[in-house]
Amino acid sequence: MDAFVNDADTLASTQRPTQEEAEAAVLTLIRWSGDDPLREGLRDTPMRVAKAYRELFSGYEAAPADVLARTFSEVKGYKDMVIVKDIPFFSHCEHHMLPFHGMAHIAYMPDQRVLGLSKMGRLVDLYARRLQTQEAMTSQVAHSLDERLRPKGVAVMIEAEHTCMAMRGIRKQGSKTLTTTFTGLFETSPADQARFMTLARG
Ligand SMILES: Nc1nc2c(ncn2[C@@H]2O[C@H](COP(=O)(O)OP(=O)(O)OP(=O)(O)O)[C@@H](O)[C@H]2O)c(=O)[nH]1
Ligand SMILES: [Zn+2]
Repeated sequence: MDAFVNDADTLASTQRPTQEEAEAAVLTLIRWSGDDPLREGLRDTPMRVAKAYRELFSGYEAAPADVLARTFSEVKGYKDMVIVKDIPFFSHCEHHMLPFHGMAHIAYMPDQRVLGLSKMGRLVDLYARRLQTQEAMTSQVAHSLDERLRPKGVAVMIEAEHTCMAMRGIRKQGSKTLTTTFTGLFETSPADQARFMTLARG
Protein backbone atom coordinates (compact mmCIF):
# COMPACT_ATOMS: atom_id res chain seq x y z
CA MET A 1 0.00 0.00 0.00
CA ASP A 2 1.06 3.52 -0.74
CA ALA A 3 3.08 5.17 2.01
CA PHE A 4 1.70 8.68 1.52
CA VAL A 5 -0.47 10.29 4.22
CA ASN A 6 -3.44 10.30 1.85
CA ASP A 7 -4.02 6.60 2.36
CA ALA A 8 -3.80 6.41 6.12
CA ASP A 9 -7.57 5.76 6.27
CA THR A 10 -7.71 2.61 4.15
CA LEU A 11 -8.40 -0.68 5.88
CA ALA A 12 -6.64 -3.88 4.87
CA SER A 13 -8.96 -6.32 3.09
CA THR A 14 -8.42 -8.85 5.90
CA GLN A 15 -10.02 -6.42 8.37
CA ARG A 16 -13.19 -6.09 6.28
CA PRO A 17 -16.44 -7.78 7.33
CA THR A 18 -17.75 -10.63 5.20
CA GLN A 19 -20.48 -10.19 2.59
CA GLU A 20 -22.91 -11.93 5.00
CA GLU A 21 -22.06 -9.50 7.82
CA ALA A 22 -22.55 -6.52 5.49
CA GLU A 23 -25.94 -7.87 4.35
CA ALA A 24 -27.02 -8.43 7.97
CA ALA A 25 -26.19 -4.79 8.75
CA VAL A 26 -28.35 -3.57 5.84
CA LEU A 27 -31.19 -5.82 6.98
CA THR A 28 -31.01 -4.20 10.44
CA LEU A 29 -31.16 -0.73 8.86
CA ILE A 30 -34.26 -1.71 6.84
CA ARG A 31 -35.92 -2.80 10.09
CA TRP A 32 -34.64 0.41 11.76
CA SER A 33 -36.41 2.36 8.97
CA GLY A 34 -39.65 0.56 9.85
CA ASP A 35 -40.03 -1.82 6.92
CA ASP A 36 -40.18 -5.61 6.68
CA PRO A 37 -36.93 -6.92 5.14
CA LEU A 38 -38.60 -10.24 4.29
CA ARG A 39 -41.24 -8.83 1.93
CA GLU A 40 -40.65 -9.66 -1.71
CA GLY A 41 -39.41 -6.24 -2.89
CA LEU A 42 -36.81 -6.04 -0.13
CA ARG A 43 -35.63 -9.65 -0.05
CA ASP A 44 -32.58 -9.09 -2.27
CA THR A 45 -31.96 -5.52 -1.14
CA PRO A 46 -29.23 -6.27 1.44
CA MET A 47 -27.30 -8.15 -1.28
CA ARG A 48 -27.80 -5.27 -3.75
CA VAL A 49 -26.77 -2.63 -1.22
CA ALA A 50 -23.62 -4.54 -0.25
CA LYS A 51 -22.78 -4.81 -3.96
CA ALA A 52 -23.52 -1.11 -4.55
CA TYR A 53 -21.26 -0.18 -1.61
CA ARG A 54 -18.41 -2.07 -3.25
CA GLU A 55 -18.77 0.23 -6.27
CA LEU A 56 -19.56 3.47 -4.41
CA PHE A 57 -16.59 2.97 -2.08
CA SER A 58 -14.18 1.41 -4.56
CA GLY A 59 -11.75 4.26 -3.83
CA TYR A 60 -10.40 2.23 -0.91
CA GLU A 61 -9.14 -0.41 -3.37
CA ALA A 62 -6.93 2.01 -5.30
CA ALA A 63 -3.79 3.99 -4.53
CA PRO A 64 -2.86 7.35 -6.09
CA ALA A 65 0.51 5.89 -7.08
CA ASP A 66 -1.29 3.60 -9.56
CA VAL A 67 -3.21 6.48 -11.13
CA LEU A 68 -0.22 8.81 -11.29
CA ALA A 69 2.48 6.30 -12.27
CA ARG A 70 2.76 7.41 -15.89
CA THR A 71 3.85 10.90 -16.93
CA PHE A 72 5.05 12.41 -20.23
CA SER A 73 7.91 14.78 -20.97
CA GLU A 74 7.45 15.50 -24.67
CA VAL A 75 5.47 18.74 -24.62
CA LYS A 76 7.56 20.88 -27.04
CA GLY A 77 8.37 23.53 -24.47
CA TYR A 78 4.85 23.93 -23.07
CA LYS A 79 5.13 25.29 -19.54
CA ASP A 80 1.93 27.17 -18.75
CA MET A 81 -0.95 26.06 -16.57
CA VAL A 82 -2.81 22.85 -17.47
CA ILE A 83 -6.38 22.96 -16.24
CA VAL A 84 -9.06 20.28 -16.38
CA LYS A 85 -12.33 21.69 -15.17
CA ASP A 86 -15.91 20.54 -14.62
CA ILE A 87 -14.95 17.01 -13.55
CA PRO A 88 -18.21 15.63 -12.15
CA PHE A 89 -18.12 13.42 -9.07
CA PHE A 90 -20.30 11.73 -6.46
CA SER A 91 -19.02 11.19 -2.95
CA HIS A 92 -20.45 10.46 0.51
CA CYS A 93 -20.03 12.65 3.56
CA GLU A 94 -18.40 10.85 6.43
CA HIS A 95 -20.78 12.35 8.97
CA HIS A 96 -24.07 11.02 7.61
CA MET A 97 -22.97 8.67 4.80
CA LEU A 98 -25.24 10.67 2.48
CA PRO A 99 -24.14 11.73 -1.02
CA PHE A 100 -22.55 15.00 -1.91
CA HIS A 101 -21.92 15.75 -5.55
CA GLY A 102 -20.55 18.45 -7.78
CA MET A 103 -17.58 19.44 -9.89
CA ALA A 104 -13.84 19.42 -9.34
CA HIS A 105 -11.48 21.78 -11.16
CA ILE A 106 -7.78 20.89 -11.19
CA ALA A 107 -4.79 22.83 -12.49
CA TYR A 108 -1.07 22.38 -12.28
CA MET A 109 1.96 24.28 -13.50
CA PRO A 110 4.20 21.64 -15.14
CA ASP A 111 7.87 21.25 -14.36
CA GLN A 112 9.06 19.32 -17.43
CA ARG A 113 6.55 16.51 -17.04
CA VAL A 114 2.82 16.40 -17.72
CA LEU A 115 0.12 13.93 -16.76
CA GLY A 116 -2.36 12.14 -19.01
CA LEU A 117 -5.49 14.30 -18.85
CA SER A 118 -7.80 11.43 -17.89
CA LYS A 119 -5.77 10.84 -14.72
CA MET A 120 -7.18 13.99 -13.15
CA GLY A 121 -10.68 12.50 -13.32
CA ARG A 122 -9.36 9.16 -12.05
CA LEU A 123 -7.74 10.88 -9.07
CA VAL A 124 -10.99 12.68 -8.23
CA ASP A 125 -12.92 9.38 -8.37
CA LEU A 126 -10.33 7.59 -6.25
CA TYR A 127 -10.88 10.03 -3.38
CA ALA A 128 -14.58 10.67 -4.05
CA ARG A 129 -15.35 6.96 -3.71
CA ARG A 130 -14.49 7.00 -0.03
CA LEU A 131 -16.18 8.46 3.04
CA GLN A 132 -15.17 12.09 2.89
CA THR A 133 -15.37 15.66 3.94
CA GLN A 134 -15.14 18.06 1.05
CA GLU A 135 -12.15 19.74 2.66
CA ALA A 136 -10.21 16.46 3.01
CA MET A 137 -11.01 15.42 -0.55
CA THR A 138 -9.80 18.78 -1.94
CA SER A 139 -6.56 18.53 0.02
CA GLN A 140 -5.97 14.88 -0.91
CA VAL A 141 -6.41 15.49 -4.64
CA ALA A 142 -4.06 18.50 -4.53
CA HIS A 143 -1.36 16.94 -2.38
CA SER A 144 -1.24 13.57 -4.12
CA LEU A 145 -0.80 15.36 -7.46
CA ASP A 146 1.86 17.58 -5.90
CA GLU A 147 3.76 14.69 -4.32
CA ARG A 148 3.70 12.45 -7.38
CA LEU A 149 4.09 14.84 -10.33
CA ARG A 150 6.25 17.42 -8.53
CA PRO A 151 4.95 20.31 -10.64
CA LYS A 152 5.60 23.99 -9.86
CA GLY A 153 2.19 24.27 -8.30
CA VAL A 154 -1.24 22.70 -7.99
CA ALA A 155 -4.67 24.30 -7.64
CA VAL A 156 -7.83 22.38 -6.84
CA MET A 157 -11.31 23.78 -6.41
CA ILE A 158 -14.34 21.66 -5.59
CA GLU A 159 -17.92 22.90 -5.63
CA ALA A 160 -20.57 20.57 -4.28
CA GLU A 161 -24.05 20.22 -2.90
CA HIS A 162 -24.44 18.06 0.21
CA THR A 163 -27.67 16.08 0.40
CA CYS A 164 -27.26 15.86 4.19
CA MET A 165 -27.99 19.59 4.17
CA ALA A 166 -30.69 19.40 1.46
CA MET A 167 -32.73 16.29 2.38
CA ARG A 168 -32.50 16.39 6.16
CA GLY A 169 -31.31 18.58 9.02
CA ILE A 170 -31.22 22.21 7.95
CA ARG A 171 -32.93 21.33 4.58
CA LYS A 172 -31.34 24.03 2.46
CA GLN A 173 -31.57 22.90 -1.18
CA GLY A 174 -29.28 24.42 -3.79
CA SER A 175 -26.61 25.84 -1.51
CA LYS A 176 -23.10 25.06 -2.69
CA THR A 177 -19.89 24.59 -0.73
CA LEU A 178 -16.64 25.75 -2.35
CA THR A 179 -13.26 24.49 -1.19
CA THR A 180 -9.79 25.22 -2.57
CA THR A 181 -6.24 24.01 -2.05
CA PHE A 182 -3.21 25.74 -3.57
CA THR A 183 0.40 24.60 -3.51
CA GLY A 184 3.67 26.04 -4.88
CA LEU A 185 3.22 28.84 -7.42
CA PHE A 186 -0.53 28.93 -6.91
CA GLU A 187 0.02 29.56 -3.21
CA THR A 188 2.67 32.27 -3.66
CA SER A 189 1.43 34.03 -6.79
CA PRO A 190 -1.91 35.84 -6.39
CA ALA A 191 -1.95 36.42 -10.17
CA ASP A 192 -1.78 32.68 -10.97
CA GLN A 193 -4.33 31.95 -8.29
CA ALA A 194 -6.68 34.57 -9.74
CA ARG A 195 -6.16 33.22 -13.27
CA PHE A 196 -7.05 29.73 -12.07
CA MET A 197 -10.20 30.97 -10.36
CA THR A 198 -11.25 32.88 -13.47
CA LEU A 199 -10.65 29.91 -15.78
CA ALA A 200 -12.27 27.42 -13.41
CA ARG A 201 -15.42 29.44 -12.86
CA GLY A 202 -15.66 31.02 -16.32
N1 LIG B 1 -16.86 20.70 7.22
C1 LIG B 1 -17.69 19.82 6.64
N2 LIG B 1 -18.85 19.54 7.23
C2 LIG B 1 -19.66 18.66 6.62
C3 LIG B 1 -19.35 18.03 5.43
N3 LIG B 1 -20.39 17.20 5.09
C4 LIG B 1 -21.30 17.36 6.07
N4 LIG B 1 -20.86 18.23 7.00
C5 LIG B 1 -21.46 18.74 8.25
O1 LIG B 1 -21.14 17.90 9.31
C6 LIG B 1 -21.84 18.41 10.43
C7 LIG B 1 -22.10 17.33 11.45
O2 LIG B 1 -22.63 18.03 12.54
P1 LIG B 1 -23.24 17.35 13.84
O3 LIG B 1 -23.80 18.45 14.70
O4 LIG B 1 -22.21 16.44 14.44
O5 LIG B 1 -24.38 16.38 13.26
P2 LIG B 1 -25.94 16.69 13.00
O6 LIG B 1 -26.66 16.86 14.30
O7 LIG B 1 -26.45 15.60 12.11
O8 LIG B 1 -25.89 18.10 12.22
P3 LIG B 1 -26.98 18.82 11.31
O9 LIG B 1 -26.66 18.50 9.88
O10 LIG B 1 -26.80 20.29 11.60
O11 LIG B 1 -28.35 18.30 11.70
C8 LIG B 1 -23.06 19.10 9.85
O12 LIG B 1 -22.97 20.48 10.14
C9 LIG B 1 -22.94 18.85 8.34
O13 LIG B 1 -23.45 19.94 7.58
C10 LIG B 1 -18.11 18.35 4.82
O14 LIG B 1 -17.74 17.84 3.75
N5 LIG B 1 -17.32 19.24 5.47
ZN1 LIG C 1 -23.40 14.87 5.97
